[in-house]
This record gives sequence, C-alpha cells and structure tokens, in this order.
Amino acid sequence: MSHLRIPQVGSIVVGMGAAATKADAKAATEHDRRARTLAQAAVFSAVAAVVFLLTVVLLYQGVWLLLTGLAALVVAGVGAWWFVSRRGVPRWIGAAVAVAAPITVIVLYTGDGFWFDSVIVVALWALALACGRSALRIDAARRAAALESVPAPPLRHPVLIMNPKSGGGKVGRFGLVEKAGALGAEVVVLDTSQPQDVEGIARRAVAEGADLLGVAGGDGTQALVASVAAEHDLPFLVISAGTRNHFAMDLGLDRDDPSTCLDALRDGEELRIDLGDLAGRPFVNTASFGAYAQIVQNPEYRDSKSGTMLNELPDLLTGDEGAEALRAEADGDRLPRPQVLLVTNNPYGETETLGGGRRPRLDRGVLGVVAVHVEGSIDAAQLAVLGTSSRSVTVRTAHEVRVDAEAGTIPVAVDGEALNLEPPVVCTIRPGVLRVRVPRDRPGAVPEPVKVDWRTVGALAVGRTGTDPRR
Ligand SMILES: Nc1ncnc2c1ncn2[C@@H]1O[C@H](COP(=O)(O)OP(=O)(O)OP(=O)(O)O)[C@@H](O)[C@H]1O
Repeated sequence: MSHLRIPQVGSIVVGMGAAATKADAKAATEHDRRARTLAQAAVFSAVAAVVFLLTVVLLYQGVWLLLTGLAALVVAGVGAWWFVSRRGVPRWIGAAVAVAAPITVIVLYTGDGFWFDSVIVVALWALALACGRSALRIDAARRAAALESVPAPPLRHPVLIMNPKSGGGKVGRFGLVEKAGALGAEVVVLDTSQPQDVEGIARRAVAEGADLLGVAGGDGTQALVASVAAEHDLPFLVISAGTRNHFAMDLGLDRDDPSTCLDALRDGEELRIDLGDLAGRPFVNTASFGAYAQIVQNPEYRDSKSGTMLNELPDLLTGDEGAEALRAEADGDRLPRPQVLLVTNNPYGETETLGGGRRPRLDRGVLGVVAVHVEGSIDAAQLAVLGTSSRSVTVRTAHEVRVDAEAGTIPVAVDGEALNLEPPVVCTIRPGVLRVRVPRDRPGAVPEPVKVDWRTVGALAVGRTGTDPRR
C-alpha cells in the first residue's frame, strides 16, 4: 500500500511547532497545485474526447453510431437483470444477451471503420477519468486528514484482545503478542476453539483497571469492544489483523502491516468518531438488510458463494410482497420496498455506493443509506445507463432508519456477522462517542472516488477546492 502522507491542514494538531506548521502549509500548497494540474488535464481530455466524438459523428453523419452504443447498454442491462432474476433457460438467454450486446457493437464499429476513432475517444475519456480521479483523490485525502486529533495521554494499563485466527493468522505472522508486550500492553489471546464472550472479556479488563482497550481481529469483534470502550470513555486501539479491515482503512491505518498500529501505544494521537447502533448493538461499518443479508445466512454460502447467490437471487428480487419483503423508512421518509438496503456508520463518498467505497469521514454524526429497488427490465436498463442516478437507487443520509417486515425475524449482516432480529429494527448513530487512538505516523485515509464528479473536478481545475467534507 502506498503511504500518501497528507499535511493536516486546518486540523487541531497540538504540539506542533511553527516550523512544522510552515512545512505543512507548503506541502498543502504543493498538493493543491498537483490537484489543480490533474483536474485541468482531466477537463482538457474530456473536452477533447467530446469534440473528437462529435466531429467523427458529424463527418460520418452517423448519429446512429451513438444510438447503437446506447442501445447496447440498455440491452446489456436487461440481459444482466434476466441473468440475476430468472432461472434456467431465461437466465442463460439473459447472460448471452448481456455478453453479445457489447460484442455486437464492437463488431459493428470495426466493420464501419469506426474502430480507430473509437479507440481514440475511449483513450481520451479514460485519460480524463484517470486524471479526474487522481485530482479528487488528492483533494479528498487532504480533507480526510483534517479529522481533528488531539495528543494522546500516557497509558498505564492498555489491554489488547487478539484473535489468532483473524486474517488467516496475522497475529502470529506479525508477532503482535510479543510486540504489544514489549510496548507494555497486556494481551488476551482468544481461545477460538469455542465461542468467547469478547464483550465480557473487555468489561472485565475495564473492571481491572484497563485505561485503553484494543482489538487485533475482524470488524465484528472491533465493534463489540469499541462499544465497551465508548461506554467508559476509554480510548480504543484498532489493529488491522482482520481479513478486510474496512474500519482500519477508513481510519487511515496501515492494512498491510498490522504491527504498525501498535505504534499508537508509544506515539499516538486521538480521534473522536461515531458508532452506528442497530437495535442497541454497535456497528463500526455497515448493517445490511435484504438480499445480501438473506444469502449470507444460508449455511451453503460459505462453501459456494456464487452458487448460493445465483440460486437465491431470483426469489429475493422478484418474490414481491412475501412476509420477508422489507418496509423501510429513513427519518420518517418511506423508501420504495428495498431489495437491498445498506445502512452505514457515516456515508460513503458522495459518488460511491455499494461495496468497494470508503468513508471520507467518520465524525459527521449521520448514517449513510443506500437502498436498491429494481422492479423489472425497464428499471434494469435505466440502472445500466444512469447508474446510481437511476430511480432504482436511493442514496441519502439519515439519523434514524427503521426496517420492518411481516416475518418474525429479519436477517441482518452487521459488520460481516449474520444475525436474525425481531422487527422493527431501528438503526441510529451515536455521534462522537468513540475515542480512537491511532499512530501519529500513519498512511491516512485516502478515499478512492469510483465515479468522477465533474463539478468538483471543474472547481479544482480553476483553483477552487472541492466540497465541504462535513456536508
Ligand atoms: N468471539 C469469538 N470466539 C471464538 N472464536 C471467534 C470469535 N470471533 C471470531 N472467532 C473466530 O475467528 C475467526 C476469524 O474471525 P474474525 O472476524 O475476527 O476475522 P476475519 O474473518 O479474518 O476478518 P473479517 O471480519 O475482516 O472478515 C472466525 O472465523 C471465528 O472462527
């Protein structure tokens, strides 16, 4: 992982001398300059791509070329919908159509001598997106680094809970027990041969005088212990020893080498962030309802992820008003019966939605909400063309999300753990309740924009910085 170290502009970083502040200001100007240059390159390439495309279309008098491309996208979207929502022959017809549509367009363009022009347009557009993304990434990273931090007080009795199985054995591989011991921490290694009451272990540690709690393990375990730390206003240490480490990633920690997280014990600073709450249970990343949560409950899921998913999706996507159909409200507003509903501890980047995204901040005091409702082929086609702007997807923030169903229990996946809860299930946010102790020297949260927001790129190109990170 590359460590993009970003100066802390506008943040409360106590204990830095005037020289450091000056150096930071200089580095910040350098980042602004780089962001501006990249944004200008992005705008230039995008304009060039559009002008070139229009010129070719006018020269060839071939508006049909554009229409063919658009039609292929629509047909591919409908094919993909048939693939996930049908079984048997219709499913495979859908798959064939989804693959054949783009191939047909390529063959048509090639046969028409349009392929060379297409390559130029695609290359210019790809360059525009790459430059735009890099510009946004630098800008967003600078903002993410502006999470306010305060110096961390000295520790007397830090207690770390470590799961030797997490991340395929990272605790042993990185010598975390020995390294933590050398830094003066007490380590409790979980006995994974039987289920352990992690929350109980954390509570006992507090009763015995722990002045910091930490976890080397998956995000589900992080959430349970973080909640105990928050309850006692103790600092919490995240050690990125899980498999996915989404929480560590959004805190700007090093995910490649979990032992670097231990540096926070000797040279740390503190951030104050929010925790999600799902019917009284804390979550650090996401609570997921609907199709995904239902599929991961299936015992066959562990053995065959894609097989189970393909088998169950048709019923989940088209089995309309059954007892399991979700009714959901965000701050009192009805969400169209969601097939997939993701509630997140702070929203993912404005342009990011399901999966793969990052949260620019963890201290905004709001939940992120992404709800998907695809009614049929027309919605699927619209989704293929418009993406998250289509009517099938709702992306918003909320302070409370209420999920209900006729069924006796609702399957929920909370930070990757599968649960069944009695409806209604209410999600809220606990603003600023968690003190997180992080190493002062850390990679920093670097949000990856998956979609280029041209308004922000345009603003960066003319020397204005992007959107307010707290928005
Ligand atoms: N409370 C617990 N008691 C006993 N064993 C546990 C407990 N929590 C987790 N385990 C075991 O440890 C394994 C690893 O779990 P954990 O969620 O910590 O890490 P992971 O799955 O590698 O990370 P991620 O959550 O990022 O996928 C689990 O498969 C489970 O067998």
